[in-house]
Amino acid sequence: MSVILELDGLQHRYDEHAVLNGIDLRLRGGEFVALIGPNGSGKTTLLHCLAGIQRPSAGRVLIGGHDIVREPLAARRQLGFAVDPARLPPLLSGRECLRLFAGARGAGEIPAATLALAETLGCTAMLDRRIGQYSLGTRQKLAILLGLLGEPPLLVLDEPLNGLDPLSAYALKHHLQRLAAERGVAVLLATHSLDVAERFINRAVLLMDGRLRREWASDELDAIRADPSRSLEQSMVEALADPEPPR
Ligand SMILES: Nc1ncnc2c1ncn2[C@@H]1O[C@H](COP(=O)(O)OP(=O)(O)OP(=O)(O)O)[C@@H](O)[C@H]1O
Repeated sequence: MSVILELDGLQHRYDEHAVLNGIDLRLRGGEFVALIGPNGSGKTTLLHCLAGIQRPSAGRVLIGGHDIVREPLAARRQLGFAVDPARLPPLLSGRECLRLFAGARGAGEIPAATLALAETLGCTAMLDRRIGQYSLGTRQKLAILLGLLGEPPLLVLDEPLNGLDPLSAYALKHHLQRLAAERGVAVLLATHSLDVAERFINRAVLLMDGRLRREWASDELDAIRADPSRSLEQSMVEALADPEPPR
């Protein structure tokens, strides 16, 4: 599968505070990758640089070969990004919001796959209510539906399981896994849920002190899964205590 996301020497600072100090990362179609790291390590900042919400201080982000800063429209066409649920417009209904996004993606109607996912996540009945009336979990579900709408080749999700009930979380994990395995979609997921990372993904990268300090490739994850005495959680704790040199 071809490379859909390329980060080269990505740096970001907030005034004097350097958060990302040179991130190199490539994602190919079909990969399901977890971005893990301690609180404040810069996961959200990295995803925001990737989505063009924050402008990198240095380095570049290419999505489908398009630079997110120089060619934002072409790059965003390849990207599905689940926005912060707190930023959804409270006066619109979920269905109105989905229609707007569908229009922006060049679809006349809300795609059937989106409505089917809404059904799977148990939020169809809420779609005609105003977003301002939604619970946290329902907002999160709408943000996910918007991010996945139109099945772009790269999906980027920041803690998408936050606030989801166990049934919905289970359905979403399997849905993402299927999109990667069967449809060749690349998924980058920032998460603290290491059990999810361990069971569903095929690569994990650890962000720490502004660098990607450790990577678990799919064969290492397979070995962890096969050995009941090992876990990604334990492996991450070890990596945090004694990180490998930055990649
Ligand atoms: N808008 C901002 N202005 C200044 N500093 C910021 C801003 N947003 C984030 N930071 C700082 O950048 C650092 C990285 O934050 P970020 O939210 O990217 O981390 P994170 O890994 O996503 O954290 P968490 O796991 O807690 O969600 C933190 O020190 C944070 O305080």
